[in-house]
Amino acid sequence: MRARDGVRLLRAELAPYQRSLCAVAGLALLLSAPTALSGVLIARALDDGFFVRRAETGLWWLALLVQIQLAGAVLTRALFGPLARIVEPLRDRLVTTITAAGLDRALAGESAQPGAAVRQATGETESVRRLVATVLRNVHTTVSVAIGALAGLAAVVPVAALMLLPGLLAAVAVYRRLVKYAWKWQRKAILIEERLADDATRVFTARRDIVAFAAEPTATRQIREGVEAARHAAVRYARVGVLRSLTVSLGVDLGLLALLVLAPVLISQGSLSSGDLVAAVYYVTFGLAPAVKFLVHGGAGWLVDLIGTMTRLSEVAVGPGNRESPRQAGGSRNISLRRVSYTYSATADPVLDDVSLDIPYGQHIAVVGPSGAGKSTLASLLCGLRAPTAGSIRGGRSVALVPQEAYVFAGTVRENLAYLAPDTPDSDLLRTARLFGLDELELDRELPPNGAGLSAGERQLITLARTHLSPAPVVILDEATCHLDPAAEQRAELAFARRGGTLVVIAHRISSAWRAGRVLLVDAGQVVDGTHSSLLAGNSRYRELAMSWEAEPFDKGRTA
Ligand SMILES: Nc1ncnc2c1ncn2[C@@H]1O[C@H](COP(=O)(O)OP(=O)(O)OP(=O)(O)O)[C@@H](O)[C@H]1O
Repeated sequence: MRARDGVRLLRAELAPYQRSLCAVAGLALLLSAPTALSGVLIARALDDGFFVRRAETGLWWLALLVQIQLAGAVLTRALFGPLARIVEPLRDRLVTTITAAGLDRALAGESAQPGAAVRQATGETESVRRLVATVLRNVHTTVSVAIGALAGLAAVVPVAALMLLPGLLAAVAVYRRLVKYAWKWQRKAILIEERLADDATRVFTARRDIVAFAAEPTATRQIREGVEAARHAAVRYARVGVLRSLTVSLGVDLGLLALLVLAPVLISQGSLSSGDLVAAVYYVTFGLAPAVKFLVHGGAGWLVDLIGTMTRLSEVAVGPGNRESPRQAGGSRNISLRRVSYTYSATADPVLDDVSLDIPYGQHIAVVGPSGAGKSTLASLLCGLRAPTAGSIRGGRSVALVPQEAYVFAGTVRENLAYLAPDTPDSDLLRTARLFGLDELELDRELPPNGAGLSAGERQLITLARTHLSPAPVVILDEATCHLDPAAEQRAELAFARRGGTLVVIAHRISSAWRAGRVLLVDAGQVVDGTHSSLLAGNSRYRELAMSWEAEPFDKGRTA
């Protein structure tokens, strides 16, 4: 995530408006003339008019000054045409790019919440429109006024220009450092806010499950940590404001003070007239000071905001033409772990230690291992419930994890089955219910909270059928069939294997490993990859495990 990407996107989006941008720049140069001339006219009005008691001459110069200021106001009005031609189409172009990229990701199954991402991004696009308009308008005014003031100072009072130069150069040096600092914290603040918005959306949509699994404290802690992180980033960003005030003092006030202190000497030596001194003060207070203030106060903030927002959009707006599409890449539903470690606390040994593996879309995998080896930890990493403490995991979005504790909520059987796919017709609900042996349950039957009155096995079957109906491309069954007899477990696993997509079964019987095309043995922080027969032949730990599990007397129907 680099500022360069944001600047590149901004340049690309502004490229079609070069003519309008040239018009804005040309107007800035033209508008510097009234500022440059104003100081000259003030000096003349004073030195040739009022200070030598020739009021008429003084008034004549002042009348010229008024005319020049009026001409400047007319020129300023001309700015709004080219500005409107830039900012309005810019917003429309950005919204189109971002929505197209969001749809592309959603179609590729890469984004779990494409709507939220696009909503957030279109909000940021509106900020870009406002920021570009503000920055262009203010940069335009500041640049024209600063050029005019510097040109006027150098021409009329070169000695004052020399006194102001060191302070201005110091201000620019401090300003550069401030921009880097502000940039860092502004980026952090944006990312933290986005993560917070995501977390809040996820918690809100999953509130039923959160209550059912008594996970309110975890959800509350997660949101509270996000809010605290956002507050911290905002405070650090705000501190830059204090440093900016210092820069203004350095940049302008010190130079002006030096000029005023030395003015009596310069005037008595004849190297400065009283009118020139007033003109110099005019150039500084109406030209340079506002320019420096804009740069370090509003300008720096707006520029940092604009580049920060564009950098964020450059990540969201990467469209099919600019990146390898997930479909070209073999589908983002592939999951890959690279050097992944997971530790529950700083003092505990890692449950998983430097594990790398690939799970291509469509595989049927059994995960086996002794109790406490880390199978459930692996499952929660695969579905993104936990983040690795080291290494990285790619893919694995839209994963349905079915835990051991079945969750049946108060409502009809229909509502329970269709919870993850609300538009499913009754005929499909019934067909899927039959796959799991739930023929007896009527769709209209009202179930009490937690499925009271149903057996533990029936509750698991309802949860399994609900997941089977969901659109999730990857399903992880974490001992989700532990209350089923071996035959019902086989029927459920086969139903999932035939459903398509990836199936990962955290096994509690050896039969799950027989049925799977691939077996992952989790042991002592490592994952050994193989098949039931290869591990049986070559891994003593797996042999021990297989022997300790009871062999079930039923058909070993395998799936590839
Ligand atoms: N929330 C937690 N905090 C601290 N340690 C944990 C936590 N959850 C699991 N552990 C520890 O991590 C290790 C792996 O646990 P995990 O549940 O992943 O193993 P498992 O192979 O699924 O075990 P089982 O087969 O008994 O379900 C265990 O030593 C466990 O005690």
